Amino acid sequence: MADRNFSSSALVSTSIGSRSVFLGRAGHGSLGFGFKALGKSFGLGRSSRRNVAICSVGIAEVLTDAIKNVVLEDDSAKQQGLELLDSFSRLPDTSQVGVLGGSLLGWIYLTAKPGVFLGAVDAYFLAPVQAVLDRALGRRGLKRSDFVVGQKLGEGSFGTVYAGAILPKDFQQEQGIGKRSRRLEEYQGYKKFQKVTLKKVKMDVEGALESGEMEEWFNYRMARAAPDVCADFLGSFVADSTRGQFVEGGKWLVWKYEGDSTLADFMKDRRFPENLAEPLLGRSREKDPLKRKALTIRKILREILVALKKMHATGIVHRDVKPANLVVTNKAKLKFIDFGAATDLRVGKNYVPERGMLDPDYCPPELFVMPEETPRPPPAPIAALLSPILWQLNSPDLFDMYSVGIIFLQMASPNLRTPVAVEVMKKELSEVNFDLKAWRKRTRLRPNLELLELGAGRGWELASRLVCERRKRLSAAAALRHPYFLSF
Ligand SMILES: Nc1ncnc2c1ncn2[C@@H]1O[C@H](COP(=O)(O)OP(=O)(O)OP(=O)(O)O)[C@@H](O)[C@H]1O
Repeated sequence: MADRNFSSSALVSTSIGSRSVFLGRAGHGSLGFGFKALGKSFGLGRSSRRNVAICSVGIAEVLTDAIKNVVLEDDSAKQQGLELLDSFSRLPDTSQVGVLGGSLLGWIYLTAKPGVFLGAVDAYFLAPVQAVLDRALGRRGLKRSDFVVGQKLGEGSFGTVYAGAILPKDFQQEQGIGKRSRRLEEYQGYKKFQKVTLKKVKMDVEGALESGEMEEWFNYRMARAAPDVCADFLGSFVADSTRGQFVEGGKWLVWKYEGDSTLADFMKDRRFPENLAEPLLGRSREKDPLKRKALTIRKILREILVALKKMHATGIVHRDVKPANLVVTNKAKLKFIDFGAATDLRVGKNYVPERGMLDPDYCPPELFVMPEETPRPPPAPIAALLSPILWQLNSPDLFDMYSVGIIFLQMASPNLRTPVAVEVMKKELSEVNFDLKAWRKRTRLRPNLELLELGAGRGWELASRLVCERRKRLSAAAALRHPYFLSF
């Protein structure tokens, strides 16, 4: 019955401007036939194919009406759209199948991980819009005199990090007392200044400047792709003169102040994970101390995985996942910092095949995100076009997942938190081919893993799917679907 509808020859004449475009049921009918044939090539049954065909005729009619009435204001564009649809409906059925199949496959490829299509939108549209918006909001064009540096928060190999504040405009001229710069507390009303976190890139360490440049690029990229999972980046500046902590020519990166403790700081405390139970769980009704600890760890792990899932979905592998690179904000949210070693495999940014620049304690056994023979990336647009193939073949995101597994084990067992224990564990794991179950039987470290045994040992099962050889490892999305997140 439906098939017969397609052969109806009633033509609809649409007058647009001075020209007429004919588009009729016959045209829609053959479009329906095209979809039917496409359905057949995808192995759909007879009735499903008929439904596909009916739908496609409906879609074509709606589309034509939309073009005619709503979507296109401009008459000439409207006409072109209708002509395109008309010429398509006049194509032989086999060509229609080819065009539809090709478009569908193209669309699947362009939207497959890490997302060539979204990458192009990001690079050619969102990035320039972000630059314009940031300039309007005063986030670009920052300068030394905008800031006052306070206490030191931490130090890594490539940078020293301080708490600080943005000086209100009327204070920016009165910079120093004699040769030294004013301390924050010496400004009147300093408590009301907007607090920031400042990172001074080490000028005398090889690779630090490059790492700083990368960190800046990745912070802008993350601010567009997944702003909620990384510290809120305000921009960068180069110091124009030497005063206090500022050294002329030195590069600084600035974030909104969200907290001064990392997960590493909380884990160093003997009360971990209880010290995070209240901020993370609130006034949970769970009174059993063991279960409360287990729930806290599960919440932390879920936050890390959700953040990584978002990061990986946009083609970024962090490559330095460790407790010291997860800030616990004042609102008890975990956010990633330190993107100096990150790599964007959508465009090949910061991907240097022969260089692994990683923390040995958390780095997976394979050491590299891609096999070592992967060549240097071609220019960004070509790298972007090839990225879905490389991603499918190599699953570079699994690199970060090993580090998550080590953090998970350390959170569960206090005697795996010391640097010595991590080193011993790494050596022992390599002796059993990174089989966590085999390691547990042999290890001298006597880890107390009772928190992972709750809920029929699902936590332990998940840990052994993270700390393992790459081909057995779970992605962030798969780990989040693990039954561990449903148990107890
Ligand atoms: N946005 C931030 N908020 C709070 N603390 C921060 C922030 N950024 C950095 N820190 C603190 O400074 C320390 C060093 O920062 P970071 O890891 O970025 O430096 P790095 O030199 O790149 O380190 P690495 O040696 O790990 O590469 C962090 O471990 C953390 O304690």
